[in-house]
Amino acid sequence: MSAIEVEGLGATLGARCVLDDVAFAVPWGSVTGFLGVNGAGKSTTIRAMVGLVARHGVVRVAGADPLRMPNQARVLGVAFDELMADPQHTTLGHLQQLAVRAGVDGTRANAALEAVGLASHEAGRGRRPPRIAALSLGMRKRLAIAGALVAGPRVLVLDEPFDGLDPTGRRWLRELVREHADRGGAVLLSAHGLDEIASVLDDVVVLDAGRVRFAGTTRALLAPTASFVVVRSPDAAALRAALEAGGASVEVVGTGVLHVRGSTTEAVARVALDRRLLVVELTTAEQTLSDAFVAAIGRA
Ligand SMILES: Nc1ncnc2c1ncn2[C@@H]1O[C@H](COP(=O)(O)OP(=O)(O)OP(=O)(O)O)[C@@H](O)[C@H]1O
Repeated sequence: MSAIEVEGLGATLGARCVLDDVAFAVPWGSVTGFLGVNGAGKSTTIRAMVGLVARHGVVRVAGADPLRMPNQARVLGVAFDELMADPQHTTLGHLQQLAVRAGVDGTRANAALEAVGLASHEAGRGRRPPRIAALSLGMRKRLAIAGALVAGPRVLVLDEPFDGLDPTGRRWLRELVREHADRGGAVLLSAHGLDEIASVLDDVVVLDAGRVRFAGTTRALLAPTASFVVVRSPDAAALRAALEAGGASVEVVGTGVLHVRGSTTEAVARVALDRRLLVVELTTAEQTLSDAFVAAIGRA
């Protein structure tokens, strides 16, 4: 049994079919990236999972439909793309309310506030704690994450949690999701800054126009064109022709810079030597997650 299992998920908003036969799984111990261009349907999928959008199909989290869980927040913690909170509440008051609603001790709210780095913010403003209305974008994101954590669930679903976080916050969040999965939990994480999160992703689901284009390991997504040769030469046009004549696939990426697939640095060096073409840089590079994502959805 996976932590999250989605099968044949469909949703219609207005007259439009927004999700069509969406299927994927998030294994226990995995941080799974939920990737897609704007409007692909990531937020709708997450909302449909917990019943905020009407859906058909199967959703199981830790073996049960979230809609049938007596205390959903203890099993599945969700941080939506927008903070759903009363702007007049304090951060602590909001979390206490979520804790009580989930049937856990209200003191967990303090721990959750501490965990996301907002405790000093709550305490440090003198007599009157700040209202949610006064929080910055990054602080709202931190509070949404605290809301997901407050009842101690094993499964986290975070919708664009990096949005608005500062560089230290981004590093903190990468570590938080990695540690959560490494302790035996599971995380589904939507994000647009793909290369920044690539190192923490075990698995990837790529959604495009409401359909899953790829679901599998990050390694498998990156595999087809995993590494390539980068060569810089003032004789790039002649070198390109010689490499292509030898069967390599060559992409011109800038003045005098070629990306060569289907070859090696040594083979490229030999072609250049044979033709007496000058090479000023020769190295290999790994395909990035954003390159692989663009390839998976078939458009730039
Ligand atoms: N309330 C609504 N009524 C009608 N259509 C909607 C509604 N909410 C979203 N949509 C449409 O559903 C599609 C999927 O939107 P969704 O917000 O799920 O995409 P997303 O992948 O999360 O995008 P982003 O990366 O921009 O957050 C879009 O075409 C959007 O216009």
